[in-house]
Amino acid sequence: MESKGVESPRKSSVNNYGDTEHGSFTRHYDDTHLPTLNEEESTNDYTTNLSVPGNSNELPSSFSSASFTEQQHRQSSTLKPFERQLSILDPMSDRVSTILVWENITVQVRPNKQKEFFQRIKPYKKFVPQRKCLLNNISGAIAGGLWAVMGPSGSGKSTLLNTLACRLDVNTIVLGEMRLNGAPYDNAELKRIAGYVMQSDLLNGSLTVEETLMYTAQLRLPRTFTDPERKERVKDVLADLGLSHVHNVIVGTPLKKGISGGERKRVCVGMQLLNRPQLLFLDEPTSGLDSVTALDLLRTFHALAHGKSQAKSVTIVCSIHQPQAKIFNLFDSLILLKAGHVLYQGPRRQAMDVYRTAGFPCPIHTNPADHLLDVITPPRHNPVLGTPTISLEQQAAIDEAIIKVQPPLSIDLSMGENKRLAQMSSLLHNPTWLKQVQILLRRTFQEQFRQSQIIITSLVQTIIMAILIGTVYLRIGNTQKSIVRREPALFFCAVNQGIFGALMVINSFPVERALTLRERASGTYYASAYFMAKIIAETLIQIPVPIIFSCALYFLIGFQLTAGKFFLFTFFMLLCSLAATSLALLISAICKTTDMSVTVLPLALEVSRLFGGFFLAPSRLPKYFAWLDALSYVKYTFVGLALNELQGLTLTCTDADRTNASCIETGELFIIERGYDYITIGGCIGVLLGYIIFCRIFAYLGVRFLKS
Ligand SMILES: Nc1ncnc2c1ncn2[C@@H]1O[C@H](COP(=O)(O)OP(=O)(O)OP(=O)(O)O)[C@@H](O)[C@H]1O
Repeated sequence: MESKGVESPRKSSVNNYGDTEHGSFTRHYDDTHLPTLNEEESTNDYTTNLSVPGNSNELPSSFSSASFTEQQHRQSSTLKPFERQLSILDPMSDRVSTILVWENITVQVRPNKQKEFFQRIKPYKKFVPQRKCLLNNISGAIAGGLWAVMGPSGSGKSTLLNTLACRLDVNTIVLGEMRLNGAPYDNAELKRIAGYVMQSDLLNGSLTVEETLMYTAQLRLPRTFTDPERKERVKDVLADLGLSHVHNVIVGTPLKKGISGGERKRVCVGMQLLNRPQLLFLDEPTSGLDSVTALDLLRTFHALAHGKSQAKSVTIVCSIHQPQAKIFNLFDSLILLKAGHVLYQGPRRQAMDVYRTAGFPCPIHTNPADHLLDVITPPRHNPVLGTPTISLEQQAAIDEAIIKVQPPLSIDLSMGENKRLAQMSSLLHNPTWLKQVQILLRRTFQEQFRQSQIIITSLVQTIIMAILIGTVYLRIGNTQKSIVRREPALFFCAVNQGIFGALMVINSFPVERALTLRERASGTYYASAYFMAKIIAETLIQIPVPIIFSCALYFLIGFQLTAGKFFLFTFFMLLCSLAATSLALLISAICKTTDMSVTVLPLALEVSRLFGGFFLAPSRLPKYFAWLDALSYVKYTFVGLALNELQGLTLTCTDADRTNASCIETGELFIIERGYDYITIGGCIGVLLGYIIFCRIFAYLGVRFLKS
């Protein structure tokens, strides 16, 4: 190579592998029928080109001049020429079922509203709205095979994946055109033919691998599938991903060990593969995995992308930071990003030609992926270690050189139109809403019963509390003194059942939030189906608690012994528990996180208790607090319980009571004295039912619309 003058200022950052590693390169390539490292590098004597300049800040004259690119082109014409290709596969062939094309895509983030407000009101500064640019006027296409989106940290890899998968945050703006098989597309259409695996593995820890895949199959496979067909599909996916041996092992939680990290990642991929997507996006699939597991996983992806498994071939796009050489060589094509710009796009093997032509051939024994990134990543200044630094201009010239040696990419937005018919025919209907509710209900029950110690503990606590309250007010009797003891006993029942119910569900939505948002984003089920299944399951699990509480407590205290009064008491306990649960569900749906929910819940419970009708009789409530009435489920439970217990109650009076003129002979008189007669028992039931419905509707709106 003639370009001796093009000295890379980066030798200090080049990694050299030892002989042993080099040997393993060759073996690996032999395994996968890919070219050997030596094949790729054999045309160049690059070692001479990578001598470190005397002054690391100086770039060779040929490099820093404006004529650099032309000179390089001339030099490169003596080398093996390369054509600009989009993919190693012929996009028009039947093997490629999906073509994704994007042109002049720019992604910007809207400024934070608060920040914008404060900037706008500064009188001395002219307000110029600033939008951070994440991707800058990029064009490209993805058509078949296994793709890597590489680049330094913060270069925009995840942003590109999210843009193509229509999964960007609401505060982002996308300009430009994106086409799927020649037609504009949206998230709803894409999620029916594409899968997306996020970086973090979010799964139900208490379900086994097979159960996890089976529930996903039930929710995502078209309604025309029979159960045996679904089982067959799950079996195929387990086999394709090498998960058959762990099919009945639980996924696991931080406290209960389950499958390994690599297997978790495979389960996440498997969930997306169940409906045989044509396109699969994977955000950093190897993060957190050891090198052997990561390589194993990528080999699986390679097999899937080349149709070597039982499934049809699927186009796979992975964002990946700095893969080891063996992994890098499994990729067919590459998109190299830096600061929101594409520096290279095309077949992986051609990337080395581009770099070589630009004057940066890959040194021997160097991981090509490391080399690609080393050249475009400016080394950080380190005064202690004396790391060589390159000026921003020099770095920009390097990037420009790499871009300029590539012929311009001509993008045809109509590419893949002929594949559209096949794509449409694969859009089958998912299970009905009712079926989704049924499946999610079964899943929720299975999860809950796997954590049965929580249910058992709450039942035991209920019995203990009922016995404690019952013993404190044991055999309450009919004397005048019993009146003042009846009120706190009834009030305490309302407060206790409310707190128990609320605490049981306060974690329900936040703990599953990330998982359900992800499942909904991939079109697994409707938010309403999830919400309905969740509240049915929570309610059914909760019903025994107030019933057990009432049975244990009612007879210990000795409230009026008639069947009607007992059942009404139990019914009020149930309504109270459901009302408090509804309030907690509303708070947990709106607050989004467990931390925030448990911070807000005590305030709501305290307000309900304070205005619960016991500390401040309803008749004496100041007018300006009247609106808080509506917030207190405790009040309607307490007043309802009091009316139920006091109506028809005959009280005994001693002579002393009569002498002091403090004798109340019937419960009705006491009701009037305390002002409980402002409402009827039916009224209390109606208000509590309204409260439950109101809170649940708003909780649903929170679950449905609060996504960030
Ligand atoms: N919603 C957002 N608001 C503001 N900045 C954002 C937003 N999303 C991404 N960014 C910024 O855009 C840049 C690109 O982010 P992105 O996550 O795409 O990078 P990446 O290449 O995937 O990085 P990494 O390899 O570290 O995961 C980063 O500087 C990031 O801070």
